[in-house]
Amino acid sequence: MTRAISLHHVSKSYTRGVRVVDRLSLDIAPGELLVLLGPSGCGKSTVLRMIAGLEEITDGELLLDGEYANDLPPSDREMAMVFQNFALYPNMTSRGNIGFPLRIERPGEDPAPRVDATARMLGIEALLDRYPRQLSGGERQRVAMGRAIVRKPTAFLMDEPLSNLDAKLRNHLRAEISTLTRKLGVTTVYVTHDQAEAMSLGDRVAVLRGGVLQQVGTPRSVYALPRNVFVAAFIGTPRINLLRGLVRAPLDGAMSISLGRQYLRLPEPLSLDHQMLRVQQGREVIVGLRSEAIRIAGPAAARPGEVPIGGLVEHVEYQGHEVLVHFSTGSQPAVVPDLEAPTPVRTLRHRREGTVLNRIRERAGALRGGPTVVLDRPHDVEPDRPAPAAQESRLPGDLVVRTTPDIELRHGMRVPLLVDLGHLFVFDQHGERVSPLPARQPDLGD
Ligand SMILES: Nc1ncnc2c1ncn2[C@@H]1O[C@H](COP(=O)(O)OP(=O)(O)OP(=O)(O)O)[C@@H](O)[C@H]1O
Repeated sequence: MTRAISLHHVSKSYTRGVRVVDRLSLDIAPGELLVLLGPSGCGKSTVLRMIAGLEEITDGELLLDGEYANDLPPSDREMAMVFQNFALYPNMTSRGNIGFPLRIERPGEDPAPRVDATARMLGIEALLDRYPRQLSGGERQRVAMGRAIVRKPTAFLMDEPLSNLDAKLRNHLRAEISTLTRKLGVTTVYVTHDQAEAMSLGDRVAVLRGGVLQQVGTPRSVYALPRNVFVAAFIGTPRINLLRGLVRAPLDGAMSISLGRQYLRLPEPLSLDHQMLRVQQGREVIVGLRSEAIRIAGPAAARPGEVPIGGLVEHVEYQGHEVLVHFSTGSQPAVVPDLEAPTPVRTLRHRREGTVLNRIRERAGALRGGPTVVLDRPHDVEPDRPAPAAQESRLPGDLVVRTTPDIELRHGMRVPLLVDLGHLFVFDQHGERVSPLPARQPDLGD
């Protein structure tokens, strides 16, 4: 049996007045693998522990197969947890560790047949008589998985189970977990701060920030249509280019978005998404360009929907199969400081005049003790004016472009670029996506 898990407006406060999880609502279907993704401290583990019954729910409801379960003891939930640190008993062999939950649950029964079957499924028969200290990290995690599986739980709750392993093993075990949970058809909630892991594993990914759900959807949909600038910046490698822009929509001329010294002229006839940008006229926005939206080529090579800009090569990152080129285009990077920082939500929120990004900026200022980008300046401010953000940005340049290793580029070269406006994201001062239109559904064929 596998479970439907529903959270309805679930909140958690450890300290009065501070919600580390804030009115979270999520419906996880039976057999689904849902990944909870977010930066450190955003409340992922707390959510998992509330589902497991290891943490009390401060507010809201947890439903298991539609039944109210806030007060159900952990053992009655029949869920298995797998942790980052494996949590094996050091004085027991793998056989003892895997069989342990069975010996507790059914003291009179011989656990051996189920332990053997589980070990076969995981390919660890040869490890059954070894102690944890005689196992590698990956082997230990397989044994821990075995211990989770052997009880035939109704759900798996996995808390960064692979983060103690090296990259190669992580990839390998990630594939194993994916295959295994699908084969067993058991509802799985998987916590990670690694977006690549989330994207490759999840049927759906739920992105959390400061205890608040930002977006939930298939990996493809959250990548293709991030709801806000935080999700856009958190998902995707290399990280999306986020630049400060200014919408120019003269009544008698072409619409464009200024990016410091350069501008993107929106092609006519304007698409519906671009038409709707008219309401942002004169306002500062955040332009999001993933690296696949930009290519190195001159204006003559432009395809419909592509517009030219120029870039100065600042840094070339050779990665073997591809090269990441950092360009200076004379624009100002927009900073999303919450990406790595914990931001518990205050329930007694002091709602001041101003935007979300304003608040982000303030927090970042407090965290870093330095200046941060001004994202909601008055309308009449010239966008070309140098801003403090430029000094803050640690990476050279303001635009990262992915290209093939056969193109020879050196620091200081001026290079023509084409921007595909079909892949343009625009976020408003609150960090919400305004283009493509917020109501747009992904048309991805999935
Ligand atoms: N027992 C506790 N008492 C008080 N505060 C806690 C407790 N457990 C967690 N917190 C706080 O709650 C917030 C969320 O913690 P949680 O462990 O859920 O985050 P996380 O997203 O899983 O982080 P990480 O990825 O670093 O494990 C953090 O600010 C943390 O300090």
